Amino acid sequence: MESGVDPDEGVQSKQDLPKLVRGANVSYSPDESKISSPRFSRFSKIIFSRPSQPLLPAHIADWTHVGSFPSPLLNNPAQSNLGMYFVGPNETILVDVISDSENTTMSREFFRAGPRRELAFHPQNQVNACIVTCGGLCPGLNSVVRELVITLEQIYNTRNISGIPFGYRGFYSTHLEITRLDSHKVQNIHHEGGSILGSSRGGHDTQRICDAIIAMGFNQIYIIGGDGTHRGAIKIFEELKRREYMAAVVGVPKTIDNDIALIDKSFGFDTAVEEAQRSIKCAKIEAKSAINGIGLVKLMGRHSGQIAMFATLASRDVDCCLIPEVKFELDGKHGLFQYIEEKLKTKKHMVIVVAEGAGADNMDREMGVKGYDQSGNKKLNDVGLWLKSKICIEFKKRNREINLKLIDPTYEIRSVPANASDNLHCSLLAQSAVHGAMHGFSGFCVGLINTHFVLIPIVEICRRGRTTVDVRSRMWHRVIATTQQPSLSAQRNNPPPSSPPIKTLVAVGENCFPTEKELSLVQEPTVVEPVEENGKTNGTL
Ligand SMILES: Nc1ncnc2c1ncn2[C@@H]1O[C@H](COP(=O)(O)OP(=O)(O)O)[C@@H](O)[C@H]1O
Ligand SMILES: O=P(O)(O)OC[C@H]1O[C@](O)(COP(=O)(O)O)[C@@H](O)[C@@H]1O
Ligand SMILES: [Mg+2]
Repeated sequence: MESGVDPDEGVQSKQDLPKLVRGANVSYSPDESKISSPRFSRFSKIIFSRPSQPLLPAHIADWTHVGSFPSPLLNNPAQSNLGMYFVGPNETILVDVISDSENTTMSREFFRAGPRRELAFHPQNQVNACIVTCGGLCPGLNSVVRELVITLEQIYNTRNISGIPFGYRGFYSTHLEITRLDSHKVQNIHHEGGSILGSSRGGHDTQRICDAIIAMGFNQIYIIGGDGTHRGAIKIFEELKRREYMAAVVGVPKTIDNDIALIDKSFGFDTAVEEAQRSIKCAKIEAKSAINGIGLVKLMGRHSGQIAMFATLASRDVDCCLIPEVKFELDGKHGLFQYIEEKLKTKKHMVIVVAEGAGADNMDREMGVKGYDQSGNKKLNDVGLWLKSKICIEFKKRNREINLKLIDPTYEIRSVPANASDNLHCSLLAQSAVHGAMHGFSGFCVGLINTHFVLIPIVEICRRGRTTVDVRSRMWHRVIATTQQPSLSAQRNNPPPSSPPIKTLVAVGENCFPTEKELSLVQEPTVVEPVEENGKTNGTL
């Protein structure tokens, strides 16, 4: 083979790849003479586009004195066998991997997760870790808790691990008991849904949480939760740093709705889609077996229709997928009723999937806003019941027999244990979290980007807000192609605003600690704090 180029593929071999250059946005190929056009070899081009600064998480050495200890993995046989166990200090993962030669852009990059040679904590004598799960349930919470404990105990010989009960309020509520965790206790919990620690909404009191952390001497704080939880986590991180307290604050993003920005997907999402598919299958059977049968399946997703979209694509049995991002009307020649009428005429039955946030504006107009939950999230009217009643009334008016069956598996979907791929995902996230904390990083969360686990400054997650389905994306177009549904609105749907220009994303600063200006960009929902009465908190506890 000609040196460096596979004659069939035109791909440069690894040894000829250029060294990455730091500090510049470089775009070049290693040997232009071997490439037939200036930009392409036969089937590939090699372009490295980098920002000047990868987004480095904060390190506790930035505000307090820390020691330096060798990783116990140095004596681990796996390390000597593989010789490549540790992550290099400069290994990063590029975020923007789709390149368009006409519009060369800079890519953001994050530091790669994994074990590091040097630790900021003496793992055996110094670490006092705690774990908390917040927000709604999601398949895999127990798998993350389990792997955090196992990694802390079995890889790093840490013995002090505590479980905080029922979310943030568990740090300071006197009637909730903090438990000790060890590998024996967590051995089989990944086979169960939910969280052995319990979870809750509301109750974030930064000062009381930080007072409790300091009083109990916790110095590694593992926080598993969604977008709201991470907004809380950044406040804890900021406050502990202000108090010059040595602690690694680490987030593990959880969202069954898959609405956290940047990461490929959240743990639990695959399981949720798999479960949703089962309900769609049942809806299809019900619909097919009745005269003018309609199977209506309500799925989770208050702001983002990801579960509905992926379950629709995976099942391929759906005739109409309604998501919060796409407006729809009921009446008129473009409306849902008309589409149902036509579908029943031609196909004799149909399946409709609706995400819980779809049609929220229509329902709010009719029924008013239901209020807010303890975390400040808007409570939604039940779109399943609303649609069912609207469709039944309409077809009665038309004197047309229909048989509509509503299937609402929302809580079933999130309370099951993680499936195999999510279990693996959870384990790798938890290991990444512990390795990062042991090295001394703080104010970061772990996530999958382009199939690699990375360390993401939490502020990056917070300032980007929630991810929603991009109605201009190829994925949403695939949904339309599968269901064949028309646009159900006479109005054009407003496309979501495009991402901010990449240049502004890399301007966060070296340790990514949020400036006042950046924090002001973080969306703050109104937090409705729970009221404690007679030592008991109202709500779900
Ligand atoms: N802006 C915020 N600041 C501080 N804490 C918050 C904020 N938003 C939510 N939280 C806290 O995070 C926890 C979980 O939030 P929630 O929105 O219910 O779930 P999720 O984290 O899954 O989005 C709650 O205890 C809530 O009080
Ligand atoms: O009944 P709850 O606990 O408010 O949960 C319902 C909500 O939980 C979710 O599954 C996930 O919400 P979070 O990610 O904010 O926890 C939403 O889709 C749903 O609206
Ligand atoms: Mg949320």
